[in-house]
Amino acid sequence: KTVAIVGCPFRGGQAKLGVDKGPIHLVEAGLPEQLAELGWKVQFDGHHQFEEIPTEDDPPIGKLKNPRSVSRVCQAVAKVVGEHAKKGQLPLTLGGDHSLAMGTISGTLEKYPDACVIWVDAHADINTAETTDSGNIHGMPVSFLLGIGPKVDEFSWVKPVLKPHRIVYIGLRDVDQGERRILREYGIKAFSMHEVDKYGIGRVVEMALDHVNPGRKLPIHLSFDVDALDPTVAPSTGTPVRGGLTFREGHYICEAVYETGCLVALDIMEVNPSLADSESAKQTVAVGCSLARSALGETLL
Ligand SMILES: N[C@](CCCC[B-](O)(O)O)(CCN1CCCCC1)C(=O)O
Ligand SMILES: [Mn+2]
Ligand SMILES: [Mn+2]
Ligand SMILES: [Mn+2]
Repeated sequence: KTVAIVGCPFRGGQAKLGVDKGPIHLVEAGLPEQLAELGWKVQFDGHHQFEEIPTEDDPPIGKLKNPRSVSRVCQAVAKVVGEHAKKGQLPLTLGGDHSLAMGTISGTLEKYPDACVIWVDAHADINTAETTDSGNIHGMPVSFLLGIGPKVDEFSWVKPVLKPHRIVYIGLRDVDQGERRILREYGIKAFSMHEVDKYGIGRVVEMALDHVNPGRKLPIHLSFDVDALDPTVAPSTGTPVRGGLTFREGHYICEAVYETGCLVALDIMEVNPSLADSESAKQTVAVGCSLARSALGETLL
């Protein structure tokens, strides 16, 4: 089985410098070799070079920042991920900010229209053009994939291919008011850190899978934002929120998803190596690599 590494050095979905350096740090930490060690055939044709749209040519549309750049890059990513998936490979997208998931999940759903999405994150990333307060599109990808909220011409290429009952969240603890309304209105299942505390991660993952993939027959796209982990575990990320998943809880999710045998696509997002001291940056990169390994079959025994 081939894993195709899609390095996406992109930061346009948010304002902080450095998250575009995530992919190169993850690769230089040895992720391709680590996956080969696990028995994967690894395809990595170098990081994608996204030509920058100069800021003066990409003014906000409403509140949305860098809309043309985000749209163009995500469209390119959708194509690349879709191509790898159609070749029967497992696309592993390395971010880069989480707006990229508009592209990765569009690509996955082109090949696997009935795929379900497990979104591991401190945030719901489901703001619409109306509800967003920051205008940072990394807080919005899920709304575009569901086709909810006011239409934004720039993103008309994003088809509403994701259904509300086909996505489940684990790790939420910083959800905006508008997002809470949307989750309720569309009946979207979310296991926040409260449920993780209450039931334990084992039961939460089982309930999450039972919700989106009851017979474990549907393909799974796992989209992992490292800020789902507690900031003591993954400090070097753009929007850290205290009270997150432990190192083991994060890895358990990946191990359990791998065990289903249903994984068809994986995103490791929001590693920003330039946000902390080099020790913390290295720690965060190392966690990104180990999460990917766990989701791709690395076990403890
Ligand atoms: N919901 C936020 C954060 C999005 C994080 C994106 B991710 O998960 O990919 O990292 C936060 C909005 N706002 C920030 C200031 C305080 C009130 C909430 C937003 O900007 O929309
Ligand atoms: Mn996110
Ligand atoms: Mn997040
Ligand atoms: Mn983030």
